[in-house]
Amino acid sequence: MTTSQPLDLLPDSSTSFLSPYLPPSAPSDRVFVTLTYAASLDSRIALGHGQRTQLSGSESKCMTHYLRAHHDGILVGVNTFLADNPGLNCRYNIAGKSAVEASPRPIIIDPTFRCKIESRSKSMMAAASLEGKEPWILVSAEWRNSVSPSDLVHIQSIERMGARVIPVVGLRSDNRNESWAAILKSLKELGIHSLMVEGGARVINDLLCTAVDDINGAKISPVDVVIITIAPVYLGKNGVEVSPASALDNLYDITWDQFGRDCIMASFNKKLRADF
Ligand SMILES: NC(=O)C1=CN([C@@H]2O[C@H](COP(=O)(O)OP(=O)(O)OC[C@H]3O[C@@H](n4cnc5c(N)ncnc54)[C@H](O)[C@@H]3O)[C@@H](O)[C@H]2O)C=CC1
Ligand SMILES: Nc1nc(O)c(N)c(N[C@@H]2O[C@H](COP(=O)(O)O)[C@@H](O)[C@H]2O)n1
Repeated sequence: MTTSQPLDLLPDSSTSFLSPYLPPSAPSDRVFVTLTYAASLDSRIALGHGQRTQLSGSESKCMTHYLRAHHDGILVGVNTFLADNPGLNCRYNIAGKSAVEASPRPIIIDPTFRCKIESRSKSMMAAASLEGKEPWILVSAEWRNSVSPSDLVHIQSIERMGARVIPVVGLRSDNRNESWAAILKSLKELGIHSLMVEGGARVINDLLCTAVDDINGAKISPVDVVIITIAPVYLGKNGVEVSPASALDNLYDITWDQFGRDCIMASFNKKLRADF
């Protein structure tokens, strides 16, 4: 069982800085997506593939957990799950809410169930000790339809502990637009109205260049808000790089603030994309 200490509270100046960028309290027809991660000065998010790397200082870590408390779901790719064994819960104390209530639903994109999540995974332990919610693993419907007997036993065992393995029609590694449309549609149907996407690099780079259809059929970016922690370190050329496939100039209402030694950039993302 985990017994993690709650994090320090943010000063009012920091919560005021963040408040314009928080998801709206009333759900809309789409999932509100916040893309947030910590990067080095050379735009790396980890020292190397498979290496958990602490970039955020204590103040910006509090900020991340404060953001987690304001979202229904928190999403990572399976490589991040495998590299970091993350808790994906909220350790920021929100008045009047238990740790489970404050925590977002951990969501792992994992088309072929590589994560092999089990009771000792940190996110499962957090849920078992009432410090977080049980994770959902999004797998491709094709994989789920032809699941092996041993994987089926594995799925049944983690589902007995409250986790869910959710087949998503259209979840595929080779078409980001189709994949993200399918992911967000499924999550909306499952009651996730606001989603915080933390990474890793594949997820971030993809999402920045993804377009989905809005209700009128126009191509829009699924990302509403981008919040980036910039840590004053270089991770070097072997680091895992965030750099989308093409140049983007779509951020607006940009604000910067300093949290401890780190800088935080918060901004909105233009929804309408003519260039996809
Ligand atoms: N500094 C930070 O804020 C963060 C750092 N990280 C780091 O990032 C690294 C992992 O990044 P990556 O290797 O790029 O992997 P990733 O975590 O982005 O996972 C990629 C995998 O997820 C699945 N996937 C992702 N998007 C998909 C889609 N649209 N459709 C179908 N499948 C999809 C695929 O299986 C793919 O191989 C780790 O070292 C981790 O520590 C991760 C999150 C935040
Ligand atoms: N905001 C931020 N700063 C860093 O320095 C990081 N390495 C990350 N990583 C993300 O946080 C997850 C770990 O979460 P837990 O503390 O275990 O709950 C990790 O998987 C990345 O998504 N983020």
